[in-house]
Amino acid sequence: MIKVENVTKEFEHICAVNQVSFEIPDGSMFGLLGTNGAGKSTLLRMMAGVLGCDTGRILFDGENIYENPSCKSSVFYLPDTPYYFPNVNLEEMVRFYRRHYPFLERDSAAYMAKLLNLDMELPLRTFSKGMKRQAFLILALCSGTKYLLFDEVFDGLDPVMTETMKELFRREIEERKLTVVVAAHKLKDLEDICHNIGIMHKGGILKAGDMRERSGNVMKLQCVFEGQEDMKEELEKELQVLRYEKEGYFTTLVVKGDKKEILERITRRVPVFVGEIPMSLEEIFMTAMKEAGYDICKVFMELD
Ligand SMILES: Nc1ncnc2c1ncn2[C@@H]1O[C@H](COP(=O)(O)OP(=O)(O)OP(=O)(O)O)[C@@H](O)[C@H]1O
Repeated sequence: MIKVENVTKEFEHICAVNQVSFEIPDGSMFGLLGTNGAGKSTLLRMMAGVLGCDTGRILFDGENIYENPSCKSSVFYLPDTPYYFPNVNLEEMVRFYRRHYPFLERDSAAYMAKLLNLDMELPLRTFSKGMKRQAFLILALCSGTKYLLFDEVFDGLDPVMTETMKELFRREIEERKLTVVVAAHKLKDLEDICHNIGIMHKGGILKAGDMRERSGNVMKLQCVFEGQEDMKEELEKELQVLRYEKEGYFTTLVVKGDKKEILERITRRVPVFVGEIPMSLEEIFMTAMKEAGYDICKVFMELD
């Protein structure tokens, strides 16, 4: 289990991470989402033990990772743009990484490289962006560590490769209780694989929790009202409507508040149909940002 306890990090006058706490259970994937400059990479670097915390601590199975080599050997960290030596190939990278991760088996890496059509003898510098990402994901998956930390994971991969990698992660998560933390912007890629998410903004965590309960007190509804009337103004008077969209017969609503009360007020209008539908990760993120005062309308208002 990973425990992030009251962690803070300041750079000169910037508070990059501000009193952040959450837990990640074993055998799960945690998506660390957030706006640009929210503090995701800084937090991830602290989780990898590369950077010390100003306050708080980060524990992996009860051990503080900072300046703790034995704890670090159970964690594989992949930064946004991983470093590799100028003329090195995947074969040599495997040998290099084996110094830190003795369970990394050359044969498993070669098997995966063959599966993904990557030539282990060619210098990494000749690989495309997506091929480089594949090479580092092979190293990560074959490292045998219990924990993987990624600053962007599927970035640069084509849709087929993204699904292939997801499937490999799913298997490892299920079979050997691998725990993965991913800092990401592309929320769609994480939708069907993350168990828990944390949304960061300006150094703090706005939301953290289970994907199934992630929408909290926000509800997405699809309704059909008699006579196709536009209910926007009427509903906005009584409910905190965050999104209203009407397409043909269907009205889609994202509403904040007590779920029972929302349904009661909507059924008072005698809809032909009303049903709750799950919110996408993007909608949850946008809603959390709107509540935090960071939304597209405001950005444009500030520009005017
Ligand atoms: N080495 C550093 N020195 C000074 N400030 C830094 C340093 N590293 C990060 N920061 C600042 O800390 C804040 C958080 O940066 P961080 O890179 O963690 O954000 P992020 O969420 O990963 O952003 P992005 O999504 O844009 O990659 C930013 O304001 C950034 O300018």
